[in-house]
Amino acid sequence: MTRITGISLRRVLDSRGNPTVEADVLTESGGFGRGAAPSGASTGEYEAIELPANESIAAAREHAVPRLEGVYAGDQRAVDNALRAADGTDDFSAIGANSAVAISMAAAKAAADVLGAPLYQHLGGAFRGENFPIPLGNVVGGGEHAKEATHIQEFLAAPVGAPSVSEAVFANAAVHAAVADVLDERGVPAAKGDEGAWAPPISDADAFEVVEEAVDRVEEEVGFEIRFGLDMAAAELYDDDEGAYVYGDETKSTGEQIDYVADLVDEYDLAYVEDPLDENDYEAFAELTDRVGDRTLICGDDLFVTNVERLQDGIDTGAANSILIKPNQIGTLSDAFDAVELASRNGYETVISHRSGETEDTTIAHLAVATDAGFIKTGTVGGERTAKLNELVRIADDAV
Ligand SMILES: O=C(O)[C@@H](CO)OP(=O)(O)O
Ligand SMILES: [Mg+2]
Repeated sequence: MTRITGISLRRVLDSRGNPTVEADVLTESGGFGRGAAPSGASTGEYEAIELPANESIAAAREHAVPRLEGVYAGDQRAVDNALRAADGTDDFSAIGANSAVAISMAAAKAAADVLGAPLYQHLGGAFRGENFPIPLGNVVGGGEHAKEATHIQEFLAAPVGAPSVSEAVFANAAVHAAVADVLDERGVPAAKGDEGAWAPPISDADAFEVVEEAVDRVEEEVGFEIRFGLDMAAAELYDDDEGAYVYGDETKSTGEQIDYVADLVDEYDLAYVEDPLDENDYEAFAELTDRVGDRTLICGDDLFVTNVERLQDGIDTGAANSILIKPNQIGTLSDAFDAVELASRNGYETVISHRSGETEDTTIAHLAVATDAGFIKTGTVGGERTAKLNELVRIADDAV
């Protein structure tokens, strides 16, 4: 029933206006699935390779499509193994992780279509658990996502006490709006960055004050606990030649960076800190985790790149206590599931994530529910972000 009979690939726009790959998968019994690849700006050094969309499409048409015809879309491992075999490299540099992930997601959706089950149900099965992820909402940001704004890439609202997905999603939107009010009161103009977060021309220290104030206001209004967290994307701040973290005119040694982050965790009761250190520095990650890992999540994004080998190194060295999961960082849904499984077995929290360049694709909302992830990071406002958040609300509505 789920035998793949056709795959089409095309270039579509992502949220930055760049071309990305969209895949359609058709099955024998008329099942249909569509997936589109997202794209990062602050990409990790060890990510699977994204090729220019037209090159990736040409290579996938030549090497992957013929191999996939006849494979059962319902057998996700078989689909993803065929993609790996067609590519023949470790990092999808032959057909591009963009075509690979688009096909992998489209095949899963085509199978769900044939089976008549929602995607989260097909991927997660009957025993997937009953939890829903807490959305981490980007409300202020800079770094590679907005020039002339904060050095820290993302300030993320974390509505940890929300009684439902829907209330959490609306709380994040309220924090986003409250940030605009606080900035306005301070006379600070703010454009938006790539993910829809405010990108004000203020110092990181001022941004902490603004976000704390906005979170407090909304917390009072909604009556449940809202904390906040960060994606420091520190690999982008780290200068190899200087061997230091560069914040404009200031630099911090690795030891100073660890002290800085540990102090921030305590001062602002941060719930979450992603990539606080360079992607090659497992040791420093381990030191920070040792210091504050009992009261906050230290999450590896560029550090782990959704890769089980890099995650295993982290587990062995005690680096971090959670992992960001981005299917396009590794190329297939099977690989992303493997990373989630290894993480969960070792007590690491999982955070399913969007990219800064996105499409209307909603697969990650389903993936987060299917894998029982503790968190999902997928922005706060903007169509390509609300596509996932609204899907999450619908899933929560449907699943109870
Ligand atoms: O660093 C990140 O976590 C992501 C998403 O927020 O950014 P990018 O997609 O640019 O890597
Ligand atoms: Mg990140």
